[in-house]
Amino acid sequence: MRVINLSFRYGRRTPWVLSDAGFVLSPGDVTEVVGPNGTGKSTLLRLLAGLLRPVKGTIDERPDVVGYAPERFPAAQPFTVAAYLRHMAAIRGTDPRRIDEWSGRLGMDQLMGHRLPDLSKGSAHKVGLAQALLCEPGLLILDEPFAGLDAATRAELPQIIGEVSARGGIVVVSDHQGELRALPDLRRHEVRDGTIRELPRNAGPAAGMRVTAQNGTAPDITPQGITQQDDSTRDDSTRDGTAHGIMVQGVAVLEDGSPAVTVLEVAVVTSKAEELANRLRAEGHVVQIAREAAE
Ligand SMILES: Nc1ncnc2c1ncn2[C@@H]1O[C@H](COP(=O)(O)OP(=O)(O)OP(=O)(O)O)[C@@H](O)[C@H]1O
Repeated sequence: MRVINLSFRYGRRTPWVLSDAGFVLSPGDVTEVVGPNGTGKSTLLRLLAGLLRPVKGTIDERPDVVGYAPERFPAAQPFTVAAYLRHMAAIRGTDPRRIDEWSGRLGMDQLMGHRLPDLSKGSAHKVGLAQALLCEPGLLILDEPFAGLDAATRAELPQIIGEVSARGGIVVVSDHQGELRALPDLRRHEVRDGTIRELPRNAGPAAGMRVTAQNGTAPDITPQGITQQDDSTRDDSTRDGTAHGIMVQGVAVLEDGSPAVTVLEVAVVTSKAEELANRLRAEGHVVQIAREAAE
């Protein structure tokens, strides 16, 4: 599937969400779409699914059968779970016996007689997953699929995604919680400032020296001041092209609510550590060379 010069905005007078973005996904690829809140991850997923049409550019060679599970399943529909899934199976031309298979696998058997509007958020989310998986998708798109899921289904989902990939399906997942990081060959695409770029596959920091940089002159960072813990790592590149890993350890927030201090832990190859530390100091950051990682 080829995304070519993709640009999108919701209205003529609204800002571009995506601008001239492009990438290619091959059969069997699983990619995690990452990026800051509100940058356009869900928009990209809806474009890939064909639910939104690009304003400019094209998405070529989209697999014929697309399964899409939205971040929030629209539960305000006058059906029971069973009737809804039978209806979806009929629309997609899927053998209705597959409903029982997915109901069992996603732990939904006891929900089948319930009305959609009566479901809890987590249960409604499972119905959204089931309808996306029913049709054996060649392209499976999951928007925050782990949110609100019970532990058993959370554990099952990477396996399900692996199976779709193993039979040649493309899987695109936005996942704040990083639950797929253990999947081998997981690709990662970052949506940021209207562009999409692929992050290096091997997101773990390389052996070398760690540098902790603290930006700004805000008051002390206390544990209470840290409002957001995000242990996700991402690879980045220094301006000279040396790969290093960055871990956001916490964002302290001032009394007026504005994020003022970000603590980053950066892993760089040992030979580049001093140079990077000096450059960050020159830019006004507080830098501490913390420790050498094990080789
Ligand atoms: N239906 C819509 N109409 C107009 N603007 C929208 C619509 N949906 C999203 N937007 C805007 O498009 C931008 C991208 O939103 P989107 O939901 O795609 O981001 P996101 O990265 O998925 O966010 P989050 O991480 O919070 O889920 C935001 O500025 C949002 O306000």
